[in-house]
Amino acid sequence: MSATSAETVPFGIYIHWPFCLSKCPYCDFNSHVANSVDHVRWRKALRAELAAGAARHPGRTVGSVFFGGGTPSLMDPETAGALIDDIKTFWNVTDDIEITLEANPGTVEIDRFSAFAANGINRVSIGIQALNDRDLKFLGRLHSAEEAMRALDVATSVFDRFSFDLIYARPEHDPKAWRKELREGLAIANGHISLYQLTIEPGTQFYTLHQRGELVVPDEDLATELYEITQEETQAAGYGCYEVSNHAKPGQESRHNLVYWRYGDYLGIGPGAHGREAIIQPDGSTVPTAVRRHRAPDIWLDRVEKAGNGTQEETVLEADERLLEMVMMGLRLNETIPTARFERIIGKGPRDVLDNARLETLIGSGDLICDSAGLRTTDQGRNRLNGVLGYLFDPVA
Ligand SMILES: C[S@+](CC[C@H](N)C(=O)[O-])C[C@H]1O[C@@H](n2cnc3c(N)ncnc32)[C@H](O)[C@@H]1O
Ligand SMILES: C[S@@+](CC[C@H](N)C(=O)[O-])C[C@H]1O[C@@H](n2cnc3c(N)ncnc32)[C@H](O)[C@@H]1O
Ligand code: SF4
Repeated sequence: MSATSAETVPFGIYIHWPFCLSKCPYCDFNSHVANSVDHVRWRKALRAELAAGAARHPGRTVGSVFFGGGTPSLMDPETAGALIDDIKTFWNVTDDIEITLEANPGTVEIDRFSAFAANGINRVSIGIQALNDRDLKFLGRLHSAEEAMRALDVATSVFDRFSFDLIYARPEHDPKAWRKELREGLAIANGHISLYQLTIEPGTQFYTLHQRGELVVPDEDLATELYEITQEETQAAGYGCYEVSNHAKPGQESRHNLVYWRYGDYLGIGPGAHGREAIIQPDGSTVPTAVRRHRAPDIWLDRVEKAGNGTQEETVLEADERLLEMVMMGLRLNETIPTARFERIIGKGPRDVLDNARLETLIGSGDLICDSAGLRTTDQGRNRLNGVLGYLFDPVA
C-alpha cells in the first residue's frame, strides 16, 4: 500500500461554443464568425454529445462545468440551462459545483447575465483585455472601456463569483501605464483575475503583421519588467499567483482549470473540445484516453447529427505521455505535485519515473524541489518553465 493517501480530483465538463461576432487579430482559439446560427439545432447537438459522454462515464461526481469559446455568452441562456439540467440528471454534482460562462463585455451579453444566472451559471469569466479605448481598438475588440466597466458592475450584482482577463505586454507597453491600469483592474476585481502576456500565434492577423515587421512586441527586458510589475501589484492586492497567468484570493481559484492543472478527468463537448477520459473497459478497469472533437463547426454538427458524437480522434495515453502531461500541467501551479498524483497517474513516485540526473541538475540550479511531498518549481523555475520542462524531458539532453 502507498504511504501517501489517494488523491481525488472532481470530474469536470467543458462545453465549447465556437461562434463570435468578429475575429480578434491575436486569437487562435477555435472561434468562427457565422452569419446566422440555428440555436435549436445547436442545442440539440450539444445535448446529444453530452448524453453520449454521460453514457460512457456513469457514477461520476461533477465538480465544475465550463462554457468556453468562442463567445458562449452569445448562446441562448436556455441552451446553457438545458445542458446544466442534463448534467444534473446524468450525474451527482458537488454541493459547491462551479459553473462558469466565458463572456464578452458587449451590451447583448451584459443584458443576458441575469438570464444566464437564472439558468444555473454561477460564475462568469469576462474578456476585458484592456481598460482603455485605444488599446481595445488595437486588440480589435468590439467593446469600449466604459462597456467593460458596466459588464463588471452587472457581474457584481448578478454573480457571487466572477473573473476577468487582461492582455498585457502590448506593443510599446509603458510600464507606468500598465501599473496604473492593473491597479485599476485589481480595485474592481472580485477574487480572481487572469493576466496574459500577448503572444503572437501562427495563423492570426497579428502573426502576419509581426512577420512583416509592422507589429513589434516588447523585448525580453521590457516583458520582464511588465511581468515583475504584474507580480508586485497582484501580491500587494492579495491576489496570489496560483498559476503562471492566474491570480486569486485564497479559495477563489478556478476549480475547473484546476482539474486540468491537477490532471483530473474531464469530458469535452462541442467543436474542437478536448477531453481526458478514463474509459471503462468490459472488465471494469479504465484506460486513460485523450479525446478530440472535430474543430470545424459544420463538420462537428453533421457528425453529431449522424453518429451521436463529433469525435475526431481518441488516443490511448501511454505512461510516458501521461507523465509528461501531468508534470507540464502541475508545475504551472504554485503548489506541489503530490507523490499521490504520480501514483494515481503512473503508479510510481517522482524519483522512480523522472531522469534522476537531470532532476538533480534542476534542483541544484534552484529551479525544482523534489522531496517526500512531491515535485514543485521554485519561483525562478516557474518563470522559465519551458526551459525546465525542455531539459527534464528532452530525449537527447
Ligand atoms: C485558456 S482560456 C481561460 C479563460 C479565463 N481566463 C479563465 O480563467 O477561465 C479558456 C479557453 O480555453 C479553451 N479551452 C478550455 N478548455 C478546453 C477544452 N477542454 N477543449 C477545448 N478548448 C478548451 C477555450 O477556447 C476557452 O475559451
Ligand atoms: C478563448 S479566449 C476568450 C473568450 C472570449 N471570447 C473573449 O474574447 O473574451 C480566452 C482568453 O485568452 C486570452 N488570449 C487569447 N488569445 C491570446 C493571445 N494571443 N495572447 C494573450 N492572451 C490571449 C484572452 O485574454 C482571452 O480572454
Ligand atoms: S478573443 Fe474571444 S471574441 Fe475574440 S475571436 Fe477569440 S474567442 Fe472570439
